Amino acid sequence: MCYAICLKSDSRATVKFVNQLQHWVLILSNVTIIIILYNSIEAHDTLGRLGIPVANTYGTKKLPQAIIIGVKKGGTRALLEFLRVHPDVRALGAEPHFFDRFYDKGLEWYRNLMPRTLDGQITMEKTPSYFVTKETPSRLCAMNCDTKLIVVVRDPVTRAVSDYTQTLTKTPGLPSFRSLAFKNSSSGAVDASWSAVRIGLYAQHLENWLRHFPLSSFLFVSGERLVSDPAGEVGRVQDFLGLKRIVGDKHFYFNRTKGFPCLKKPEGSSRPRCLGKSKGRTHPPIPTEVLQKLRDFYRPFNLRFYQMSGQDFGWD
Ligand SMILES: Nc1ncnc2c1ncn2[C@@H]1O[C@H](COP(=O)(O)OS(=O)(=O)O)[C@@H](OP(=O)(O)O)[C@H]1O
Repeated sequence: MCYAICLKSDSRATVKFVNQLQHWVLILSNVTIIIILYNSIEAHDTLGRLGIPVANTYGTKKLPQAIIIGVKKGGTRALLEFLRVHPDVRALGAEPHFFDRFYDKGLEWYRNLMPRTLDGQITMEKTPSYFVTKETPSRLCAMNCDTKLIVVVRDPVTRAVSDYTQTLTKTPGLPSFRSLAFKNSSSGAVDASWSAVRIGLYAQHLENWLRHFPLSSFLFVSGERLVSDPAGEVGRVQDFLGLKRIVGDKHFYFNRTKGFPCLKKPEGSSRPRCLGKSKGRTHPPIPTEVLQKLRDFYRPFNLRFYQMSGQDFGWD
């Protein structure tokens, strides 16, 4: 049996659709699917992975030279999408989770996931959980200790609420933020084993990374400034990556409905684009005294992180 599917664009929907084919091909192993794609490097690569012959192969797949390693809910998707506007950046759309979940699959598997790049282009990926996974620094250094590491950091209190909001969306009936954040209501001690709290202990995670990488390998991006001044933060990232400052003010506009900066004309599209509904969710109200206790808890860790990174992020 033979199916022909024609896809016309390099849109995210197309890429997502073709990625889904991985599952279908496993189920329909006796079915041949022919896909005609126009202008879709990522989808093209996925077909290659599936063993479906594809004629056009421009560039080569390289291991990433730069990775956005964290932090979860920091603004990592926004940063990656903004960087993708740059003609010399090619990035994997999905999070590969190679160093934390799929390390056993080996470096060739990882390299194969990457988009093809031409000389002078940078290969990138983002997996925010890398920053808090103990094994990741040594594994990443074993791949290449010169990899450039980008960490988008956000006020750990807001980050924790954002993290909680995401879990709440997936798990209605989740206990309250207060009951998860504190060990028990009488002691009021913060439960640092709850992942939403633990991830915000940036100084501790960075300490683990500094055993394997020098501080100069890192760029810390302010999640707050990525919203208030996206061109400024993306400018710093372009400098860090040794790229010409191409992505700038003219690429962004502030979308009042979304409440966030959006791209005027992203890659492969002629229309403006904001991030999806899962980015920029409304947070549930959290009692002020709960937030204050968390702020007090994080203060020494934040100060230590400012000292280690040499940057004051202004959280209080
Ligand atoms: N331009 C733009 N548009 C939408 N959202 C933006 C943008 N810039 C930063 N952010 C903030 O990104 C937060 C989600 O962070 P991540 O993309 O790192 O989340 S994830 O870890 O990949 O799930 C997301 O968190 P929430 O607001 O809590 O949903 C946003 O605050």
